[in-house]
Amino acid sequence: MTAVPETLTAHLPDGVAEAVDARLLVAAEDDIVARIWRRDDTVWGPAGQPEVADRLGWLDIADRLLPEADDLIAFADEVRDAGILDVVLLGMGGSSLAPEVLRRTFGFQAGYPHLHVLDSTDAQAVLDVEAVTDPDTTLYVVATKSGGTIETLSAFAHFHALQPDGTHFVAITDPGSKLVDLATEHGFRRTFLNDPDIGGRYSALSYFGLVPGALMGANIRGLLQGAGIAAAAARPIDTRVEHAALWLGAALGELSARGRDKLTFLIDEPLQSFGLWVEQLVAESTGKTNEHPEHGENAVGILPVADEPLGAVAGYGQDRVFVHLERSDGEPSEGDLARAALMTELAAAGHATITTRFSPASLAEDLGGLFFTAEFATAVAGWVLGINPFDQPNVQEAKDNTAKALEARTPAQPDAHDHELQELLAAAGPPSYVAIMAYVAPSEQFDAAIAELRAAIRDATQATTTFGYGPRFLHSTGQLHKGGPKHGRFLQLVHGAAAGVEIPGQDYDFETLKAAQAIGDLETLRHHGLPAERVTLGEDPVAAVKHLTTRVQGLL
Ligand SMILES: O=P(O)(O)OC[C@H]1O[C@](O)(CO)[C@@H](O)[C@@H]1O
Repeated sequence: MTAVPETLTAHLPDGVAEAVDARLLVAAEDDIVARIWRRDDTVWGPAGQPEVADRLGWLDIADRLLPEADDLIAFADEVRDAGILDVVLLGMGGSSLAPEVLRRTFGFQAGYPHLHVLDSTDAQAVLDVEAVTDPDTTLYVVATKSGGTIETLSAFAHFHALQPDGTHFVAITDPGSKLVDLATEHGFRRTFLNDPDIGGRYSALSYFGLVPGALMGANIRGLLQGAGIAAAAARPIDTRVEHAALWLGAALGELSARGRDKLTFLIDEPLQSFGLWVEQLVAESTGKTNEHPEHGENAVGILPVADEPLGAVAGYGQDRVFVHLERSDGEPSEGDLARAALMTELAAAGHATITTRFSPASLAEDLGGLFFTAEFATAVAGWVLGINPFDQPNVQEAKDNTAKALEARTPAQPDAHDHELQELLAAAGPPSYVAIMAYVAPSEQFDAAIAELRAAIRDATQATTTFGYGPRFLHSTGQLHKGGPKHGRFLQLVHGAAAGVEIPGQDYDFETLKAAQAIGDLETLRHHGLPAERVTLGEDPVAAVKHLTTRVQGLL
């Protein structure tokens, strides 16, 4: 049996280690690592399929952008000198999640602007940003690869009405997108043209992560250097056992093929928000349905599980894999100790556990390395699963249904009755999972209330639980919900925030858009034959979730 790479610690259930070994042999025979680096699209299917060969620019982006770090830092200094105190990033999915991780990981850097990330159409979320920023001292970063994402363009229209001076705007986009024209028309301070061969969820180390990172004063040089080191370690080498990213991708793919497809992240401080980013990477990349010429339709996918409260070992089903991003030094917090203890118990109970470490002393470098390693491992897992990890075919469906609901002003579906909620949740044990999706302004208090609801469902049913804010999750786990195995049971929570928060140029406001997104997604899920219920949250969404938790406890 081959060894686990030395940067990882792993315990795999019986039979899986052998399967990983066999997979690594095939990888060596088929020259997978070298072919990935040669950007050979046949690693993931027939030659010439869309969104593969032109989605591999992330492989060497860190090395290509390192020489530009000085320019990005000089740009950040120019912005500071112009008196900017706040930077508001407007973007979705791959265009917002890496900046959100940088914001939460590094926090406010003295002398630099505060970074805010708006990836919501909730009117309260928009108002929350407005309340803490002054347009005269704010720079708005409009980030969209395609240049056509409705949430991002709506937010741009809203904030441009508050601050019509184009020098308060920066664009990050692909060459030739609609945003390039908008930026020229409105005289943006600068437009960063990203490498178009990089998809959203693989773009953390491109301008999409680096520009906001530089603006908030994060150590972007460290990020790039760390990613460069990880990329060098992922180049083709003779001893395949030391290729951590290959091993990880092979292991996750093989575990998933054996029913251990709930990739549960336990992440130590201060990297906890990494879960948000990796969730999109893994879910949108792997949750796919294949049309196989001989075997017909086959849905595969690895469900990433972030921020689930810790439970007792008995509360976890045999469909889990646990990955711990563990702090290697410094004073461990109570949470860090609890995660380490749980990992030991889980391994002893025969669960699949994998641990990798980071150091607060080299946080930027380690985070850069984690971004790259996760990307490479996901690409490898895509190869193991036999899917294209770079497209997102099912996201469009929900967008189309949103457009229809918006056009027709479709009314919301009725709320779930007790028996419907019970039916949804009581049968949620493995291999099912419960996805909670809340269309509400993000807040720590709401997160805490949701954690209790998740624990209540998991502890009563052994079901894996996930949580996403709408519409953010539509660009993340939304793909896997519809494209992956039909194991999801969906609980949609919708909060009606303030009406009248306008989107200039449109005949609908933010709340109407958000409502249409919720309606469109519920319809799409039901259209796929997936169980999905809706609950409207009353005026106080935190109190409403607490009440729902009590209600659910009574039903299970
Ligand atoms: O950067 P864009 O083009 O606005 O896209 C945002 C997100 O929307 C998606 O295309 C689809 O949900 C994601 O893959 C992407 O990260």
